[in-house]
Amino acid sequence: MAQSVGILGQECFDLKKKAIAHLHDYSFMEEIPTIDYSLLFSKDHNERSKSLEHLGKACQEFGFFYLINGVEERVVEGALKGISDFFELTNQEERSEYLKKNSVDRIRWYLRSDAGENRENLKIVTHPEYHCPGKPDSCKDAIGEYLKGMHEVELGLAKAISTILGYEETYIEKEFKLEAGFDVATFNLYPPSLQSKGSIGLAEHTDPGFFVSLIQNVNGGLQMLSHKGNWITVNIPRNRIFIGIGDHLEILTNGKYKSHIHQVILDNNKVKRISMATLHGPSLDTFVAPTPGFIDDSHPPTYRGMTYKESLELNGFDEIDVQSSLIQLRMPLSL
Ligand SMILES: O=C(O)CCC(=O)C(=O)O
Ligand SMILES: [Fe+2]
Repeated sequence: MAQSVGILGQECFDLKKKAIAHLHDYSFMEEIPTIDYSLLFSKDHNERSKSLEHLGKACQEFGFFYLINGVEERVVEGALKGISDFFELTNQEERSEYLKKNSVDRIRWYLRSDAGENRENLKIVTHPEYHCPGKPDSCKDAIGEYLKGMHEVELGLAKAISTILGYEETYIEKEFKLEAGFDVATFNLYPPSLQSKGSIGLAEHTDPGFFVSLIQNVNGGLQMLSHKGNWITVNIPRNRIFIGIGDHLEILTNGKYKSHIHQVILDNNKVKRISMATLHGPSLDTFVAPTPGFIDDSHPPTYRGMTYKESLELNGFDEIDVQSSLIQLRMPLSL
């Protein structure tokens, strides 16, 4: 016989059911904000300050956003075609020419198919010098044009974010020495040609640097862990670029802005997805530590300082691997 759970008991039961459902309910989403890049530099003072305020909220309350009017759609489409051509118009033997050779590789490729990662990945250093495979012909120019546009956007966002944080426009540009900033673009193909072993395309991680920009050919796959603790699927609307705060802006702002954990989930090998994430970083010799302006009695420094190069190599990786060391840079909690 079914037992009555009573009013309170029923409420508890319903809440628990709801909580369990949330764990798997990706439709329970917070909406990712959109920032209009052109308005950040509007001549209309009101319009400009409103959009700067909106960007400040996106950085502090989300840590990631979609950017519109940053790089022309034609240029983004061209870059995605260039990446697709790279994976389609070369064979695996040609691509394996870029397997790890030494710690100063400027182009590096790998193919992984295991429980923790399922992707084919090519990394290229794109700034201060631009490196790109010469084959196929279509690749280098198309991706170069996109990266050139993105570098302008990087300098623009540095100005806008410096202003929001209460500093002069050139603050971040100078602190991170962006003129010689170390940028790495990573081309991803999911699932890899070996097909995936499990559902993880790329395991949970954060990205080092000032910020990461991302474009993709199909929606679905990339999920961000929101400040509320929900996984949000990144469905980039047409004509937008996804931007996420990187570890080193988190360090510089002593945790005011946060670099968010993300992962890539695969759809049973059914959908082929291409993405390009570009990690825009400080110059390798920049010493990054929390800025004194973000430190006071109630906000002691939460991270130790280190050069960008040292932080990229902290866990035994090479510069080009652009692996996070944020956890290791966090100060132990003082009791
Ligand atoms: O492919 C994606 O959507 C994300 C890639 C990524 O997070 C990375 O390369 O760091
Ligand atoms: Fe990432």
